[in-house]
Amino acid sequence: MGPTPEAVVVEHLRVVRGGREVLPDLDLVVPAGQVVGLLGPSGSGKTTLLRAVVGVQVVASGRVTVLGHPAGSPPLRRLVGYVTQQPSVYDDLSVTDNVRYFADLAGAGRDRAAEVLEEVDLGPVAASRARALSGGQRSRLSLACALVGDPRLLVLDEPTVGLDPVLRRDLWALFARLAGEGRTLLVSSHVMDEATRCDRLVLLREGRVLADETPAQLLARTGATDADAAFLALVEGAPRGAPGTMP
Ligand SMILES: Nc1ncnc2c1ncn2[C@@H]1O[C@H](COP(=O)(O)OP(=O)(O)OP(=O)(O)O)[C@@H](O)[C@H]1O
Repeated sequence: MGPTPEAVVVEHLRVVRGGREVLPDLDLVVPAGQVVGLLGPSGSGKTTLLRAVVGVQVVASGRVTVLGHPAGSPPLRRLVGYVTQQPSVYDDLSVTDNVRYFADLAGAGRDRAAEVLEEVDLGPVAASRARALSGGQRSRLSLACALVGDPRLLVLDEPTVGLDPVLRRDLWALFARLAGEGRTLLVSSHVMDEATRCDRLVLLREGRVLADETPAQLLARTGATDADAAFLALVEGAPRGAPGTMP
């Protein structure tokens, strides 16, 4: 089967966690080969949606299709890379050994480990222990571990958290480069200004999609000058809270 034009298709996804409907009825298409930002305040359901995409979330109903296969199904094991909010990097191993460990798990060769370290610019610190890395280097190491199996889709949960603006910019530039190789990146963040760095953005609020468009379209539609203001404009303009709205 050839590559599908959509990397991810979510249809009527409903997820209940701890007795709460976290995603009531979500539809979403993530086009292939793009960097798609998933933005929204804390608790809006970003992690839950990403978990459903990688197939580790129990869903109440609906369907998630990834690269033409049901989310979490065996053919996707090598095709999807996932970096969680608390990435697992082994502090007592060197940078190279961390990546080699994941290369072994993915059935990739040692050459691939070296290649991936170059790709994320960690070549110069390859021999350092992971515990000695800076926050930005650590993020790139987890990314390297996810990249080693050569996934078509990378799912990254708040990869820029705790990084300064320069490192965040560099990391988004790296995401763009990876997308340029034909990969799809689905990247969550609660920092709205990161919206402008992605090809497309999805704004989530209380488990619902408020916007799903390009950053330029979002700004044009809301008349806002930045993503923060656009988000507020959408929240205030939402029928739910708007005064005088007829049912
Ligand atoms: N293990 C769990 N059991 C019950 N409820 C949960 C669990 N994990 C998350 N939730 C609830 O699901 C909702 C969505 O959480 P989720 O982690 O998807 O949001 P998020 O947008 O990723 O937030 P954050 O940016 O803080 O990570 C929250 O209201 C949270 O309280």
